[in-house]
Formats: sequence, C-alpha cells, structure tokens
Amino acid sequence: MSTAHISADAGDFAPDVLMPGDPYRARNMAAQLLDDARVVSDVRGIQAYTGTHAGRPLSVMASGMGSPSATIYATELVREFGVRRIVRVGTAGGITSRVGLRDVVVATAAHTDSAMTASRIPGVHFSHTPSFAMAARAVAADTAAARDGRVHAGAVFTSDHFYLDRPDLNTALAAHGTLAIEMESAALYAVAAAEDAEALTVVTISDHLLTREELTSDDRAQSFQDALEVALAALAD
Ligand SMILES: O=P(O)(O)O[C@H]1O[C@H](CO)[C@@H](O)[C@H]1O
Ligand SMILES: O=c1cc[nH]c(=O)[nH]1
Repeated sequence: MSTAHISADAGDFAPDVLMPGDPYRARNMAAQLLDDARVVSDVRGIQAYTGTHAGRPLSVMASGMGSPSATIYATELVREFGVRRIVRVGTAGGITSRVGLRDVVVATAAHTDSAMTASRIPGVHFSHTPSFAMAARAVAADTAAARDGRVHAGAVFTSDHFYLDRPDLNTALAAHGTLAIEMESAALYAVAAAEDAEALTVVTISDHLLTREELTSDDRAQSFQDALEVALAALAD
C-alpha cells in the first residue's frame, strides 16, 4: 500500500507517530526509544521506524522542513497507514524573553501567514489548535524541565520562511503572546482537523531571535531530551 512518498505495508505504522523535522533526529529518537525497531519506509531518504516503547507500538518519522512537506507526510500517514496521533518534536526560534535557549514550548496554538491553510477554507482565518487532550497531558507532565520552569505553553508562529528577516512581525507576534517561530505546526494541526486525527507540537528553542544565541546543527539533532519527555507524556493516555 505504497503512497507517493511512503513505501510501507498496511500495519507497518503504529497509531502514534513522533515526527521531528530532521531525519537524523528521527534516527536518534528511534535508536533511543524503540525496542525491536525496524525501518518501514525509506523514500527520499526519509526513513520511518516502528517498534515498541514501554510496551506500546510507536513510530518515528521525519516531516522534512516546511508546511508542504509536513502536510504530505501527515496526510498520507493518517489517510493510508492508520496513524491517529502525531506529535511533532521539533526546534524553533524564540521571539520573546519569556523563553530561553533549550526551553521547551508546547504549541497550544499555531498562527501562520502560509497559504497552505488559507486555501483550505477560503475567507476564513482558521484557528490552528492541537489535540486538547494531548496538550493537557504535555503541559501537566512532571518532568525535570517542567520543575525548572523550562516548559512553556503558548502560541507559535508557523512561517514559510527561514531566512526572511521580519523583526517588526516578530515584535508584534510576541506582543500578542507568541513564544516562538517554526515552520510546520499550523499545517500539521490543519491536517489533523481535516482528517479527524490528533496532533501536537513540542519544540525545543534552538536559537533566540532577541539574544542571537543558537545551538549548532549537531546540538539541534541531539538536544531533544526534554521535549521528548514532554511528547511521550502527551501520548501516555
Ligand atoms: O528542527 P525542525 O523540527 O526541522 O524544525 C525547525 O527547523 C527547520 C528549520 O531549520 C524547520 O523545519 C523548523 O520548523
Ligand atoms: O523555523 C525556525 C526554526 C528554528 N529557528 C528559527 O528561527 N526558525
């Protein structure tokens, strides 16, 4: 039952998928988390892994970067491979002093100026929201980062641009409570809404647009432990 972008058999994916943007982060997560992990798809270098974690089936697969890529993979996973819940474990740029480098943000909303969702319901400014149940569990999770005050709940901005410098936009978004910028959550939340599935984003702050601090790309591939604990708590129903 291959699709255009996933080559796998029925039953190869678990109902729950962890979805970082970066394929190397997916590989690292699978190696760390999954018992009896196997590669179930390897199209375009995007490997998908399925195994068990704490006795429950779990898959890990990267989304690639940006809303079109995330929309393709999430839609195919939900429509064709029986996936019900997707948790994005990503990175994001902080835009407010309320978050610091390596902090974790649970995206309780995702603003966007992307045409991806504007074209779904023309004329409507769609509210991109996560699964309430998963967000509630993520925010309540008693993790070391949460005890340190490093887990934040709030809105992110999903941009189609990584390199377009828009300081005034960032300032306005921060003034309206937005914590960070990334590139997939609004699209993922829209897919979940359209396909009757559940989605949540948990991001690590990998760079800060106010302080100009940033993690290296190696750090970004490795520094997901705090976010991962929160993501797993979101799936622990
Ligand atoms: O680290 P990931 O999960 O890929 O997330 C962020 O990093 C990429 C840009 O460098 C975009 O995908 C953005 O959303
Ligand atoms: O999309 C992203 C991801 C990390 N940092 C940013 O500034 N933007």
